[in-house]
Amino acid sequence: MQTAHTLDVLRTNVAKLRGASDGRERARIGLVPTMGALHEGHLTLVRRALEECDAVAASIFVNPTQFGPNEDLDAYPRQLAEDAAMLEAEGCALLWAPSAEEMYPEGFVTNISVTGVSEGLCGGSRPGHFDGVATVVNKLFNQVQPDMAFFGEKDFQQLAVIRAMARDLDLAFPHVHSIIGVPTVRESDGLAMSSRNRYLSDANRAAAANLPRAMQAAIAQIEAGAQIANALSELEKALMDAGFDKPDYTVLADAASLEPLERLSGKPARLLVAARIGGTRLIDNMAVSC
Ligand SMILES: Nc1ncnc2c1ncn2[C@@H]1O[C@H](COP(=O)(O)OP(=O)(O)OP(=O)(O)O)[C@@H](O)[C@H]1O
Ligand SMILES: CC(C)(CO)[C@@H](O)C(=O)[O-]
Ligand code: BAL
Repeated sequence: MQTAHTLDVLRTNVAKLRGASDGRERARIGLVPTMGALHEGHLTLVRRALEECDAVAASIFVNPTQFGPNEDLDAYPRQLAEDAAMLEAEGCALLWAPSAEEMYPEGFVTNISVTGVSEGLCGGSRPGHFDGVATVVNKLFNQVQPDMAFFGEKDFQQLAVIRAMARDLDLAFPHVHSIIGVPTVRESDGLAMSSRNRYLSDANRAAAANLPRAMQAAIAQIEAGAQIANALSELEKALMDAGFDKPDYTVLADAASLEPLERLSGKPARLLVAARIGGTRLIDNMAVSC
């Protein structure tokens, strides 16, 4: 695996990768953007990319512009050597790990802001977050020029924002279908894997498994015809009983527009939750049958 820390080295390596695939004219490159501190969720994205493409490039960049002033930018785990070894073992061909100065040189003045799907949910509780995500992902797409890009459904709203951005800006590679959403990978007790799970104390880690459990209970109620408002307020209560703070949100939303729903509409729906336990903000989402 080649590692690039500068754009020049990245471009040279991308060009080499494109020319080098079993006599094919042009290798298909899959991009897996991450912030590092890799776990099985990330590695599942890499494996999926390897199935769909000839070569995989992963990026590791803890993007400062998507963190709010009181968020965990400084505390966010950084372990580049360990991550690189994991990616290499999976068969990743290229690691793009720029510095903040390489990504945002002096004089950087551009911002990409997606409206609609970025509003509410995490966009409501993390102002500016999705501008930071959309801008850096657009840069990553331009830098690597992948044929496909792979994102986790764990960050469901992020996936919707990136799809909207790619569609609206006519990015060179995608049809929206070139942005692949990969189902959430979970721990054995159901907790969605996340780099931030490592912030949890043992007691809070055990209690955190109540998040997916309580969501499943709410979904069972909703699918059985319960009032959505009642099911959501029971979900909130179950989380607070388990030691979570009052959740940032518990929302049943249309799975495409992310507009909140007061009743099932026959279209795909999603239950989305963000809640803190012991200062760690966890998010999760699950499909609801309509
Ligand atoms: N459990 C998971 N299952 C599938 N994809 C995941 C999972 N966790 C993260 N991803 C995906 O990996 C990519 C990189 O995410 P990121 O590096 O932020 O990891 P993370 O574990 O979500 O970290 P954080 O705790 O900061 O949210 C994103 O597309 C994200 O949706
Ligand atoms: C997509 C992303 C790599 C952009 O910084 C980040 O938001 C993440 O890891 O999900
Ligand atoms: N996994 C999404 C990146 C973030 O929380 O900033």
